[in-house]
Amino acid sequence: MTTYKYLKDKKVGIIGCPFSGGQPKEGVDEGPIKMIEFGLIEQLEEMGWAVEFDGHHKFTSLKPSEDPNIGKAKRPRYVSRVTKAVAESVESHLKKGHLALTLGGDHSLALGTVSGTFAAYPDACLVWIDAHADINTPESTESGNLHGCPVSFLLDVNDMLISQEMTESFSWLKPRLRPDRIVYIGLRDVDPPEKEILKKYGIKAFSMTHVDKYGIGKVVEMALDAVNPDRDRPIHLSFDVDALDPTVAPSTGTPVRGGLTFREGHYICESINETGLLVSVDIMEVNPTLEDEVSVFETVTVGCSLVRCCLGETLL
Ligand SMILES: NC(=[NH2+])NCCC[C@H](N)C(=O)O
Ligand SMILES: [Mn+2]
Ligand SMILES: [Mn+2]
Repeated sequence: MTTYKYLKDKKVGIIGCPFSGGQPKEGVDEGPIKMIEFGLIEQLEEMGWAVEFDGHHKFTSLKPSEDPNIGKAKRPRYVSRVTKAVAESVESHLKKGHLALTLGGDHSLALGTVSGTFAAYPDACLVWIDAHADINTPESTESGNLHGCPVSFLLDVNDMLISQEMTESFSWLKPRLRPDRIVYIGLRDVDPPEKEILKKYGIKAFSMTHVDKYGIGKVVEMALDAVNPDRDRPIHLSFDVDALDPTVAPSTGTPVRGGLTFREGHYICESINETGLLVSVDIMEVNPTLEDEVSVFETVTVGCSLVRCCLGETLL
């Protein structure tokens, strides 16, 4: 049984975020709704967690005329408003000593979740599980989708190329993430400018090639050694389900072949739980309107089982 260094009691606050504004495909807003409908709360209660869930966040979108692009970035003010509210929810759960569990929704929500975590725990580290690095800047992004950009906004560096107008739109956001406190696992679709950014700031990243070469056990150990060498910092785990192979999690907006197996994904969650340092978890990019019924069921259920492993479910 895991003992949790930073939690007051075995209590988890669930932040449901039906939000799709960081990318163009509708339906990802239904991810959190389906995960709750599937019985996630009851599953966690059965595991001995007290669950605090006050219903899903209600986000009202802006008229397109009120929210023109900034550079290439789409819906920046809407994303800002939503992620500010999410940051406040995460921070308040963490400050009560709860674990914060955020269900997305698209990955731009991490602007909120990671901000909230670092507001409550400035010494935290971030473990980002994804096929993508999501570290485009509003200038480097090809797609203009902010779910491909959150990490660049969060980084605490003094030369990140983010325009004045964008900085003002996100005036609430304090970049608190040091480049040596984030590590990636699962990467396999990284844009050329993102590769430059990773190199420039020396950000540790384990691609699927590393998973092939070393195996997932060693990769998780090396990842934690990089951001949490003494195993004493609080951990925020941001899990984009597209890190998993599309055969495992097909219903997601930007699937990429060659991903983590079912067990590799779960192993990451199990071993992060084992540290006892987990304070905040995101499960992002479940889109229950994509692919067929079986795919949707598989994706929603795998989202729920990743959560359970993060919260201490073991095989034996
Ligand atoms: N959270 C995600 N699924 N992100 C996909 C990002 C894809 C691409 N790199 C972009 O910036 O548009
Ligand atoms: Mn992704
Ligand atoms: Mn992502």
